[in-house]
Amino acid sequence: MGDILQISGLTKRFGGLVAVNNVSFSVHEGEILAVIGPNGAGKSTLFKLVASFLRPTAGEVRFQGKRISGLSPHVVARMGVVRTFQETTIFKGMTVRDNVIIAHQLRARASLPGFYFGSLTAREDEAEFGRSADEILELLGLERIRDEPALSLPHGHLRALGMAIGLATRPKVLLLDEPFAGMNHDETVRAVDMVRGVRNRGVTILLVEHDMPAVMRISDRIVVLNFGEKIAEGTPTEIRHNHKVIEAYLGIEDEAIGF
Ligand SMILES: Nc1ncnc2c1ncn2[C@@H]1O[C@H](COP(=O)(O)OP(=O)(O)OP(=O)(O)O)[C@@H](O)[C@H]1O
Repeated sequence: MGDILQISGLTKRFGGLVAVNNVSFSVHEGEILAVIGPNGAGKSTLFKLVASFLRPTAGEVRFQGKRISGLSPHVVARMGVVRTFQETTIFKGMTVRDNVIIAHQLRARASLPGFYFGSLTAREDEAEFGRSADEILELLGLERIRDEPALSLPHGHLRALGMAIGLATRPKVLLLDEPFAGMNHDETVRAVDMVRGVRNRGVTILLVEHDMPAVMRISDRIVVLNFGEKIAEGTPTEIRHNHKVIEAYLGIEDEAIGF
């Protein structure tokens, strides 16, 4: 399979601090790739650079061969590289289903006023969005709570709704920022299945995560950062036995790492 994202020489400085230092790797179409590393290694910064929430100091990100670094995040999202939405972008007063329907606007043909004032295109869009929303809710196991207000959802469901909102925009690459954080074992198992289900629909997944057992189970490949630099790249088995990686995590409790 080809490369959907190419990250080349990516560097980000904050004053004197180099948060991401000359990092290069590719993401293959259809894979689940995790970026891991100890606290402060530069994972979040790398993510923001890929989604174009930050401009690199040097280097670039290419999506399907086109440079996306320097474009605004909403343009990059429209092209198909979408970061999962934080809980704050969920409309708490609206139902789960309506939140997903509204998220379809990002790729709507009709203008937003048209959507509300009932043009033909908008009505067609609205019907299609409803069908698509139901399909996404089913994929993520949220169909039973589709008419509940987002306000009343527990943490795990809110996270799944964030993913549903991301999916509504028909991404080609979905960037998941710590998708398993704060979840118990059963919730993590369900969320891992959910992410696999999304990938099986043809969406490439790039994720940042601290939960090592989950990362080891879900990833096709892993990129490891330490002090802003890429120190390893490979399959979960290769990463588990990589000396540089073991050294980088030295001193951290074994259970926390999960190797
Ligand atoms: N906007 C910013 N201004 C200045 N320094 C920053 C900024 N964002 C991040 N940093 C610094 O860059 C380094 C990398 O941070 P980053 O958040 O990318 O690491 P991380 O691997 O995601 O960490 P964690 O696992 O703790 O979330 C850290 O030293 C951090 O303090």
